[in-house]
Amino acid sequence: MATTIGAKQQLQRGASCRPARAGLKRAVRVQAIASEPRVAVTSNNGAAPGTTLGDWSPESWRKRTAHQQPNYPDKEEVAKACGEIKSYPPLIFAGECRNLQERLAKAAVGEAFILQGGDCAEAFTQFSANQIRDTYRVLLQMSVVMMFGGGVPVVKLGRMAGQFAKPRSADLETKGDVSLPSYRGDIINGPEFTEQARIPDPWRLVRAYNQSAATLNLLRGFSTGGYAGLKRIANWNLDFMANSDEGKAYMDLARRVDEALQFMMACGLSSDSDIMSETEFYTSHECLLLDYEEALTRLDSTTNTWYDCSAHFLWCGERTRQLDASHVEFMRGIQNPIGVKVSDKMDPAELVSLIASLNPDNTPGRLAVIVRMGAEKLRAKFPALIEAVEQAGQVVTWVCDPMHGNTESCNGFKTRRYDNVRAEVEAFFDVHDAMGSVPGGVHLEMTGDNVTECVGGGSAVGEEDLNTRYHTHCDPRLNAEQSLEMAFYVASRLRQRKEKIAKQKNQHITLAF
Ligand SMILES: O=C[C@H](O)[C@H](O)COP(=O)(O)O
Ligand SMILES: C=C(OP(=O)(O)O)C(=O)O
Repeated sequence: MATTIGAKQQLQRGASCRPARAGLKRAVRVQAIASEPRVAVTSNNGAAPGTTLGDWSPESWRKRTAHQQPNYPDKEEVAKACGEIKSYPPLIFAGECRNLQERLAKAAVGEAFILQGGDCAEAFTQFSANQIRDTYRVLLQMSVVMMFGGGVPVVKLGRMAGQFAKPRSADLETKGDVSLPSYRGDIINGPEFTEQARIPDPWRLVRAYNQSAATLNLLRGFSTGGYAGLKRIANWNLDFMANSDEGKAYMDLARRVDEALQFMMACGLSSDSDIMSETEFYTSHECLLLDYEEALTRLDSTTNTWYDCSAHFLWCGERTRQLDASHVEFMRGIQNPIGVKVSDKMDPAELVSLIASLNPDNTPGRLAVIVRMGAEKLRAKFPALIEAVEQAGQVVTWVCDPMHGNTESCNGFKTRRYDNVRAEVEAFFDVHDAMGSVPGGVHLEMTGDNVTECVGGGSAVGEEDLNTRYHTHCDPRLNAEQSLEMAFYVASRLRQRKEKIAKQKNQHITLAF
C-alpha cells in the first residue's frame, strides 16, 4: 500500500524521539551549571572524544590568522561585550548535540536525510514570531514530503537562531564614488549604506545573542508544544497553498499522511504518542565570528569536553577553511557535530587533510562535508573528492548546498535560478548513484516568506519581479513555494534510490508517489 513505508518510518522516528526529550529536560538542569564562571581547561583527560586535542583551548584560535573578522575600532568594548555573553546561559545543551550527531551518523549511511535550511542572514529588523513560524513551517512541510515520498527519516536543521555573521568577497562596497566597509551581518554592522552603519559595533553581539535566545525559545515551543505534531499536518498551510501546484500537491500528500495516521491509530497507535504531538528540531549557523563563538564555548560537565553552545551544529565556511588558520583550529576542539563547505577549488588531498584535522577520531556523524560548486563543476570534480575520502577510510556525511555555486547578478540584484539550483541537486544525486556513495542531505538558503529573490520554479518569479519583494540582506533565498518544489524533487530522488537498493536486495517496496 502506498503509505506503508511512510507510516513505518514515522513509528521508528517516534521510538528514537525519547532520548531527545530526556535531553531537553536535562538541559534545564545542566545549563544552570554550565553558566557558572568558566573553568580554564586546556587538555582533555582521558574521555574518548577529543583525545587528540593536544594544546587546544577555546582561545587557541587567537594564535592563528583569523580571516573574515571585523575590524572593531574599540577592542576594550569587544572584551566587555564578550564578557557579558560569557556570563549568559548557553543556548543549547551538549546532550542535544550528541543526539544530533547520532542522527547525522545515520544520514552518512543512508538511514536518514538532512534538511538544513533557513535565512542567508538573520536580521534585527526582520525578527517576528510570524517570520520564525513561517520558515519553521515550510521546513516541517518539506520534511514531511521527503519522509513520506522518500521513505527516510529527515533530520531538521534550521539555519536559524544564530545565523547572523557573513563572510564577504570584498572588504569594501562601492556605490558611485563612495566606498564603505562591506556589510558583514547584523551581529557586526548595519546594512544601510552609511559610514556610521558600517562601523562594527561589539554590542551587536549581545543583541544577536538575545535574538537567538528568543528565536530558539519559540522553536522549542513549536517543536514540543503541539504545533509540529503530525496530527496537525494539514493545518500547516501557507497563503499560496490553494493556488499553486506545489501547495495542492502538499495538501494532497497531507491528506494521505492523515489517512495513514488514521489507519495506524486504528491499529493501536495512540493519539498521545510523541510523533503525533512533537518533533526534533536543531539549530545551526556558520562558525564565523570567533569572539562570539568563544564566548559561548562551555565545558560540558557530563563529558569534560568543550561544546560551542551557540547552536547544535556549526559549519566552517568556504572562505575560512584554511588548514593552518583560526577557524579550523577553533572547530577541531569543539565537540558539536560540525560541517565544512567545499567549493570546486578544493583539492582531494587537501580535503583528506582537512577531514583528518576536524575529525581525527573518525567519529561517524561528527563531520558533514557540504559541497557547493554548481552542477557542471560538481559532475566534474566531486567524484575525485568522494574517491579520496573513501580511500582514506574517512566517514563523512555528504551534504549538497546548491545555492552558493549558483549566484549571479541580474538587474542589479544578486539572484539564483531555480533550474540551476535544482540541477546541482540532481548532479549531487547522480554522482552518488554512479559512485555508490551516500547523499546525506541538502543545505538551502530559504524562507517561509513569499519573497522574489530567486527566479524560476513553479512560482514563476521572473527577472522583472526581483524588485518587488527582495528582502534579503545578503544572498537570495528560495521562497516557500520554490522550497516545497525542491522538497518534492529531493523526495523523488530519495525514492528512486530506495527502490534501486531494494531491487538490488530483491525486495519489493511501494512508496508514496
Ligand atoms: O552567503 C555567503 C556569502 O556571505 C556571500 O555569498 C558573499 O557575498 P559577496 O560575494 O557579495 O560578498
Ligand atoms: C557563506 C556561506 O557559504 P559559503 O561559505 O559556502 O560561501 C553561507 O552558507 O552562508
